Amino acid sequence: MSEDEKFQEERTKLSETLAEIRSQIAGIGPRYTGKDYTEQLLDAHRQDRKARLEIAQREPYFGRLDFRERGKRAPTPLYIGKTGIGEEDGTELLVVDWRAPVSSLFYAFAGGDPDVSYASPDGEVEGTIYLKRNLLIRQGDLQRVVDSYTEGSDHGAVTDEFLLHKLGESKDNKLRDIVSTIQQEQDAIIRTEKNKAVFIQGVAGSGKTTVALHRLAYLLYRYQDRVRADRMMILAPSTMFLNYISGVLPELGVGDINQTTFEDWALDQLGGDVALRDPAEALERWFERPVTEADKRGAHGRAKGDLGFLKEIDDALAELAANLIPDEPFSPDDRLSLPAATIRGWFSEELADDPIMKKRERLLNRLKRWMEIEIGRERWSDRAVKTQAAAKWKAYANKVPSYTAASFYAKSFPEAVGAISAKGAKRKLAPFDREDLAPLVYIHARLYGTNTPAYDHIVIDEAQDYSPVQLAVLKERQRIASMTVLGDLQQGIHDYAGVSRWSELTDVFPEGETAYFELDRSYRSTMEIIEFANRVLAGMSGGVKPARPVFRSGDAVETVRTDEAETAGAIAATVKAWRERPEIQSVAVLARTAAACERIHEGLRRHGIEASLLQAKNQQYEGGVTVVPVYLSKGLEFDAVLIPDADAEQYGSGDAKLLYVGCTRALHLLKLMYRRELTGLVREPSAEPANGGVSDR
Ligand SMILES: Nc1ncnc2c1ncn2[C@@H]1O[C@H](COP(=O)(O)OP(=O)(O)OP(=O)(O)O)[C@@H](O)[C@H]1O
Repeated sequence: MSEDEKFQEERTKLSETLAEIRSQIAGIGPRYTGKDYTEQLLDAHRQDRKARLEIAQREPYFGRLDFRERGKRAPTPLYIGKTGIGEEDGTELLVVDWRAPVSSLFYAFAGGDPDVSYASPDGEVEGTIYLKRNLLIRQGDLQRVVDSYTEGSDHGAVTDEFLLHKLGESKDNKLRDIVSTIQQEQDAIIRTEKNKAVFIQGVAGSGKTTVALHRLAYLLYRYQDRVRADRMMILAPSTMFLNYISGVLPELGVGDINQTTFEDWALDQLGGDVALRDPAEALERWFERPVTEADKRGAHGRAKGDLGFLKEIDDALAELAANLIPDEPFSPDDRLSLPAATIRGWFSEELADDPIMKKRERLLNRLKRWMEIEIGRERWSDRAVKTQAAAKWKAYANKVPSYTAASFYAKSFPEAVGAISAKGAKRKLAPFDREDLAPLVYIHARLYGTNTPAYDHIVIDEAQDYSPVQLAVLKERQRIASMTVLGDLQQGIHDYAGVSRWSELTDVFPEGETAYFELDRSYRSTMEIIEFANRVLAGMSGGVKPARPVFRSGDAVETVRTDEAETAGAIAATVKAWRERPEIQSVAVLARTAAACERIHEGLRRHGIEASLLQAKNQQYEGGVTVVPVYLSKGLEFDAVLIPDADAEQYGSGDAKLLYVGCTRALHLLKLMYRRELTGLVREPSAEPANGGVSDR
């Protein structure tokens, strides 16, 4: 079949499919506005379907797989799209959902032996592939048809042609879905069974975030009866990042998933009991000056994140529970007394499973009831007796200490909290650090319990910055461990709190409950950029894994020396030149410090370039030209990246990870400027190695 005939065949098929979709949308009709509950539920389903059909109308499918099941006479063409579409009368499946078992063949088959099999709910299905075709459809219009496999031929490399086409596109301020080009190693992660804590170590740009979001969509499809979107949670490093990824799930037809940062989640759990020190301050404190290895080791966040700390907390809580009840009887009246031993018995045995402060409350209520019953029985109806008894009860209650998570933490671990300022007679708790939050949530759960339902699935992005305690606290909120935990140790720049080996986090789970994957292929950047970034890491000790580029070549990475006086002009000239290139939509200038960013932002303005300035306090990423401290750029990507201060004095031997993060934000263009001496981190490979190791799993 000629290319033209192929195109024509697909165009006809597309018009038929679009006509069917349009007719189904028209058949759904307007919203139900009545009060009947059953009708409301049915209508919600109909509207949900309508929304999915409307998305499908733009791009009903992206792939075609001709597959002949063993025992059948002819192959069936399967069109694979973001949502499954059946004919209205239910006779034929027009489009197969990308998450359906059979679709795994489309992603897993990269040429070679066409006799394949896939796991269906009814067992293994065997058969033969005759054709694998990629189709690019935009707004209902067929634009490209690329065969990556036809019967008898094997030109696997063509698959890459379609992928390259996708990767070569420019990016705006939002991450996108990748359903049409999910790669085999990514598909394996997406389809991992639900009841596992899946750990993904992936180099920058390997698609970790994207894969995790697709996995959520997969789990919702595959385990429809067991998981619900509103019981899933995504934890991302910042609200800016949440905004950046916000387009992917709706595009995959998924809504209602809780998306938050660990800080906000923890503060919500603590119910307003805790004030947090401005995280912007903490970030600036850490990143705005050179950090020594001793700083990293000694950072208080490390100790607070260690599982041993939970043991200390458990001991302190056990002591609290053991000594909560005062060693004295409760005597509401001279004639009435309840021995301390009886009260202790009530507290520790009868209400054993409750959180400590709930037990306290129930115990005091029980004492009150006991007192009232006893007084009633003896007919001491005298008002004075009752008033005095109530006062005695109150006095007793005051001797049974009551704590919030914060006050208990501060009392038990004053050295961890640091500054507790005394204000008059009342001690006031100073704001807490981010690292205090997980211990506080842990304590709160033991004092007061939790009132959120268990999570069906939790995604943790940038997990290398999490501590074992944070993970343990999240794990407690699940009945069965089901998580996607992703990160890159090579980008672990928050050394004051994160982990240096994945085993620190996997150890939180019992053996057999985790799965571990590594992604070493980077899809974001050109070969030139990846090779350059690999060099930055090459000097680090430990199991550094260089990224493998996809064969996508672009401009060479530039390192340019500028004079102090001409730097602002040079930055502006570069940005201007890049903006004139039609394929460059987003440009970032990534400086080492927030103060430098402010100066650069001002310099760009003077040169007539509109740019937005991202700071720890102002995190709204809009696309276009952005000036942002490199430590805040993690997770984001830009068509072109300029690092304006790649001097040896800015990036010392301990800053390899930070510079690596900066370089790997670029898709197509990367340039480094310096004034005196270029940082040793990017010298030719033969140069002496730098310090600051990354350890392997
Ligand atoms: N299979 C794929 N097909 C097309 N594009 C892909 C694929 N996998 C990843 N990408 C693209 O590569 C880029 C990087 O993806 P993503 O941000 O998810 O990576 P990451 O591993 O989380 O990166 P980082 O660690 O740097 O934050 C995105 O633009 C994404 O769309």
